[in-house]
Amino acid sequence: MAPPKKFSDQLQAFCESAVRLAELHDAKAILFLVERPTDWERLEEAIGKHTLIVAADTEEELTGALGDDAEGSFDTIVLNSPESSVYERLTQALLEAVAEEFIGPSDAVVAAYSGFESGTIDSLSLIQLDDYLGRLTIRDLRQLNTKTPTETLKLVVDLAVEIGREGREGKPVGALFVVGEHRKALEYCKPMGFDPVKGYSATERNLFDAKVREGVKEIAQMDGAFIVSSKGTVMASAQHLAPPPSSDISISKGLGARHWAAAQISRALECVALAVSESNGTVRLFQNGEVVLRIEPFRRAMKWKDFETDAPDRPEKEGKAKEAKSKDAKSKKESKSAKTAKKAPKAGDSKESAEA
Ligand SMILES: Nc1ncnc2c1ncn2[C@@H]1O[C@H](COP(=O)(O)OP(=O)(O)OP(=O)(O)O)[C@@H](O)[C@H]1O
Repeated sequence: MAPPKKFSDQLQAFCESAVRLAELHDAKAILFLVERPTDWERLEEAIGKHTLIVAADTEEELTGALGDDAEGSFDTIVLNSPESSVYERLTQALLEAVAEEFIGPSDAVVAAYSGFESGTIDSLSLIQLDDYLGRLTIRDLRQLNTKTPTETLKLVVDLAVEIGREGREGKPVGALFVVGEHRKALEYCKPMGFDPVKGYSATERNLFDAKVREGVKEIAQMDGAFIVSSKGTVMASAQHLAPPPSSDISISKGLGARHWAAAQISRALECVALAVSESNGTVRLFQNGEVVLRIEPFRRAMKWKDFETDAPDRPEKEGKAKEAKSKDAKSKKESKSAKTAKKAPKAGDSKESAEA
């Protein structure tokens, strides 16, 4: 017979405090970041009517909570990120919870976790996801090593996310933005036809003006790339981008010509390229030929780049440590046995690379 699982008085007290906090702030869910199995039934009982999400690093730590014969009926998340700090694991758990639609991107969540003493729930946080996910994106943008001011990047990112989320008049719309090094970027451009921004003054083309952003959403329906200066001025639109091909780029197999163009221009120049996928609204930021940030079409929630990259098929690249890592991260994620009712759509699952 399996030994009885412990459920300490301290854990009971934290559950009661978490419930009080959740009630006080109308939190959508209580998230437990656990480091070992516990008495899941008692945990569920202690949380009462509130939505319970349990996240852990490994499946072993969730023993008894996964699979058809699970003891509880709550949502679970396997993180597979042993090297990460508590903050990073919490962040990942929240992003996964949003991606799996356990919670919404603007909900409040109470999180219980081991902040100080490993293996013991000793900390509670009240997290307003709306603010938190917004800060996350900004924090990540600041980490990008680029000459383009964060304000300009944020503006374009927000615009791209809106295009991906809203589309236009009920139809999905894709887009491609190149931000920074605009003079050199223009050398790789050819107008696809008529360029709607041509002939307007710089101020009439600046994205810091909300009217200009609305105009860009209209133009996005025409296809082609937008070239944006570091100051946020749209230098050209509806452009066919033909950057020099680069043999050392690897992006997910499902991504097509638009994403390859973004990857290649970001490899050739010191710019940031953003591709909005028409298929599912996902926004990808490319720098130096790689996806450095992926933003899902729900409000600003993003996924770390580790989940993004597919190893290329090219044999000469097999064995590179970096690719092995990303492959590993991907396969781990795919093998996770979280009890997920709904899955977030994954970009490009059904398409083949346009470079092939
Ligand atoms: N080099 C390019 N420059 C500008 N626009 C491009 C370029 N390549 C493709 N596009 C535009 O992207 C659109 C989608 O192309 P494609 O399906 O191959 O790309 P994708 O990367 O799979 O993007 P999506 O997920 O939006 O479909 C095309 O209609 C085309 O107008």
